[in-house]
Parts: sequence; C-alpha cells; structure tokens
Amino acid sequence: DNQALLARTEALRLSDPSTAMGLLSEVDQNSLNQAERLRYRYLEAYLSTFNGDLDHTLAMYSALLEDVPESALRIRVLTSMLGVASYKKNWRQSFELAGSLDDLLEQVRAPERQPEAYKGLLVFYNNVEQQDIALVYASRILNHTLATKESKCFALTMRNEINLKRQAVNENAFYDAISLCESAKQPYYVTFNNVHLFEFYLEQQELDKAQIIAQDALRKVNSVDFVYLRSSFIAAYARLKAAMGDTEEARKLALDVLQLDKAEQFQESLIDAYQLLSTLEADAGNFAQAYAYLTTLNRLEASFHSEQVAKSLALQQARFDLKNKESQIELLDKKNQLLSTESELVQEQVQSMIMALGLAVFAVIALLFWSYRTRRLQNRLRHLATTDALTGVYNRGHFAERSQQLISKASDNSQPISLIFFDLDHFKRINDTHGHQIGDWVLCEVVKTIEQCCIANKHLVGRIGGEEFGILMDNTDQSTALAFAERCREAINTIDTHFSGFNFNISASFGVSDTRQVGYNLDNLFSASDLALYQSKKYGRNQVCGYDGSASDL
Ligand SMILES: Nc1nc2c(ncn2[C@@H]2O[C@H](COP(=O)(O)OP(=O)(O)OP(=O)(O)O)[C@@H](O)[C@H]2O)c(=O)[nH]1
Repeated sequence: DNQALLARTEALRLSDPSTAMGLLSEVDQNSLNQAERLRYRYLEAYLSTFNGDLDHTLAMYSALLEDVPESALRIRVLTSMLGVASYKKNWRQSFELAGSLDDLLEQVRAPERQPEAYKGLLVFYNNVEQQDIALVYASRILNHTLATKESKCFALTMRNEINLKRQAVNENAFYDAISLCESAKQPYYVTFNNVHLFEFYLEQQELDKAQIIAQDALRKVNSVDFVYLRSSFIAAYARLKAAMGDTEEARKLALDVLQLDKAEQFQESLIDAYQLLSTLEADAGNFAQAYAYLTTLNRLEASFHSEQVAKSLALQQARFDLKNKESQIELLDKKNQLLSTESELVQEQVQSMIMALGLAVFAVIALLFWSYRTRRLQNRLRHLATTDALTGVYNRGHFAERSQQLISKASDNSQPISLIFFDLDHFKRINDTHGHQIGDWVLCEVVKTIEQCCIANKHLVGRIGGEEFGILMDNTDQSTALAFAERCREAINTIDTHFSGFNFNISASFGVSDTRQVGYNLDNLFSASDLALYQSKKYGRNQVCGYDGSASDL
C-alpha cells in the first residue's frame, strides 16, 4: 500500500535512488491524504536530485516550502534544499535557507529532526568557510541524545577534518572517529578518517606511522568509489614516498593522481601531484619535463586561487546582500511604523476635519435658523409696530408715515391725493347695548367691508383711533373720493349684523378733503378731513361731507 511504498522509497532514497524512484512511481497519488501527499512531493524532489537538473529540484523544493506548514517535514525540506543550493553555489539562497532552518529549529520542538538538520548546517557552514559555526553544529550532533551513530560518525569526521586544517587535532581524535564509524557501519567515513590520519602524520613528519597505515588506507580508498578521496590520498601518499626517498614510487603515485582526475575536478590533489612531479623531474635533471609540469602547475594554481577568490567574493557578497536585506527590512519596519503613525495622524486630522465640518455645518444651520427667527421676530415686531392688533389695518403712526411718503411722491408728480376720515355712529351705544365684544366684531366687519371696496396699491387704510378710520387715496381728487366715500358709507350701512347674534344697524360719518384744497401737507389734510367729518356728524351722521374750505381756513 501507499504507506509502505513511501516508507521503502524513503529508506532507499540515498543508497539506491533508481529503485526508490521506481517505488515512488507505484504510489497511487489520488488516494494520498494531505500529509502523505506532502511526503510524496518531498521524496519526488529529493530523488530529482539524481536526474541532474538541480534548478528544477530547487524549484520543486521552493514550491513545497510554500505548502508545508511549520513542521518536521519543513525542516527536512530546508535541509535538503540547503544541500542542493550550496552545491549549486547559490550562496545567497543558501545563507537564507540556513538562516530559516536555524530559526525553525529554535521554534519547532522536533528533536528527532534536529541531528539531520544540524548535519545540513554543518556541511553548509564548512563549505562557506565558517568553520567556527560548523564546529558548533558538530558539537550539537555529538551531544544530541537522539543523534544516530551514523550522524555522530559524520560529525566527528567533519570536526577532525576542520581541526586538521587548523592543526588543532591529535591522532586519538581520528582513532575515536574510526572506531565510531566502524561500529556505525560507515566504511566511507572510516576511510575518510584513515586518509585524514595519514595526512596528519605526514604533517607532523611522523613518516613511520604514516607508512604503517598507508597500505591499509590505500586498500580502503580503492574500495570506495570516490575520486576526491582517492586522489587526495594518493597525492599525499606520493609525498610520503618522496619524503622517504622512494622517488620512483612517488612519481608513479603522482602520475596516478593525474590519471585519476583527468577532468581536473579536484585541483588541490592535482596541484600536490604536479608540484611533486616537477620537483622530482628537476632533481633528476629532466628540466624540460620539470618545466612542462611547472607550467601546468602554474595554470592550476592560478585557476584554483581565482576560484577561491571568486568563491570568497561571492560568499562575502551573499553575506553582504543578506545584511543589506536585513537592514532594508529593518528600514521598512521603521518606515511602516512611521507610515502607520502618519496614517493615524491623517485619520485624526480627518476626524478633526469631519468634526470641524460638522461644527461648521451646525453653525451655519444655527445661523440660518437664528437669522430666520430674527427676521421672523423683526417682521412680527414690525407688524406689531405698524398695524392695529384688532383689525389688522395700519395703526395711526404708520398710517401717518405712509401717508407722508405718498404725499411727497404725489407732490413730486403733481398728482392729487385725497384723504377720507370716517367714524362709526353711536358706537358707544353698540358697546353699551351688546357688549364690548360685539363692538370689536363691528370694528372688524367694518374694516373688512372697507377693504373690499379698496384697491390694494392705490388705497391706504389705517385706524386713526377708537372707532375712527382713514383712507388715503393716491392720484385721486376730492370728487372721486367723495363718490368712493359714498360707496363705503352704503357698504357699512348694509352690513348684516345678525351673524353677531344681534340685529342692529351700523353706520358711519365721512369727511373728505384733497391736496388741491389744502396743499401737499399731511397735517392740513388730517385737519380738513376731520372738519368735514365733524360736519357729517353735525348734519345728522351716516353721510359724506367734503371739505369746502381752503388751507388758510384751517
Ligand atoms: N368695543 C370697542 N369699543 C371701543 C374701542 N375703541 C373705542 N371704543 C369705544 O368707542 C366709544 C366712542 O364713543 P364716543 O366717543 O362717545 O362716540 P360715539 O358713541 O360713537 O358717538 P358719535 O361718535 O358721536 O356718534 C367709547 O365708548 C369707546 O369706549 C374698541 O377698540 N373696541
């Protein structure tokens, strides 16, 4: 079933990748659950390493990282991806992956995954010349309770290799590693330690000891199919032979190195071999041959050094890029903080503006309302000041004021103006007989009746006092005014009083004068009409009298 197929694929993925690939292809992808599907994809990416298209492998891992949650599988993906990225010399990506992996190991409690991840980090940091960090990871593996013997063998081997370069190791460290790797059944790493021990003895000029382990090492080196290990050992072995005076064997071994690595993959061993060969040939007097080796040696050294320089530059650049990115992220963080503060500020400003706007709108509305109220009050006050509260016609003061305006205008235009005064007859009697309320009703009915006779813009009606009223007639001479007064008198006299609940008669006496008689003078007009009215009263009331004198009679 799928579970078993995935487990077998995983077990064989390193030792027998092609069988593992076959097993993986048998998995029924449709019946996988979420977790199995992710494991399947991991194995698929892992095995794709052996197809050689490492960019494709990296792309598969990247896609997988998008979908794998913070889990043990994520640690595996990062570890494997780190190996591929650093093999591809994608230094920047490698540094990033190493950083993520380290962070994840801190966060996730997956101790069973730690040794494998530490291995990845150990290899990476060793590869990028950060041996101090690499040694930290080696120690972590060696001290880890869940680390397998294989992992510990690997960590110890790497530690020895690093310390050998630093000349900070003793032979026991190699023997410890050899016995550990033997018990872990890791012949490859046993050999590795043998080679390193051999190099150590050579370094220490302990040629006898080197000689003793040389045969065994050579046998082991030849049994593992790894050119790097073989060529570096054989180059070292050639040096030993030369140091011991066995120039023939030394030359033979050095030539073996050249033969072994025709592709010039492992330049350090080749440089060792060429150096030895040119020295041997020079010592033997074969200068032409020595010169030829020296030429190749120079080329290899130049290429090796430029590669080293390029690598260290690339590493520096990657580290610089990362630092730069980190500081950019910090800068962005600060910018974001600034922006959010700014946006808070803007929001506050907007809120203040909205509030200010609200206040302004409120103030405008209040102002409009206030001015409306004021105007209404003004109108009301003006109305109260100018009109008679009971009948609604102009009061005496305003009637006189408006009359004066019209007289002045008429005087300018030389047009006649007439003034009618009328006074209700025996009004006191009405009040006394029917009550004051009925008296009020009569006053209102009389005004209504008069207004019906009047023309709005031409006639001005006012209450002069008590039961006396005036009508100023624009552009009207006395004869026309007399006729109009007569119509008014008749109208008043025919008012139907039964609506008041009583039946009685209403009448009024009229006096009329005009400006032709008394001039454009308000007082004169008032006096003349008053005189005429007095006459009407005197001659029996309910009649119209015209002023028949002149201004000088007043
Ligand atoms: N109901 C009422 N009576 C008023 C009003 N103003 C004045 N009067 C009354 O009108 C009466 C006027 O009486 P008089 O001056 O004697 O005049 P009259 O009774 O009309 O007599 P003649 O003018 O001589 O016809 C008084 O009794 C006043 O109290 C008012 O607004 N309402």
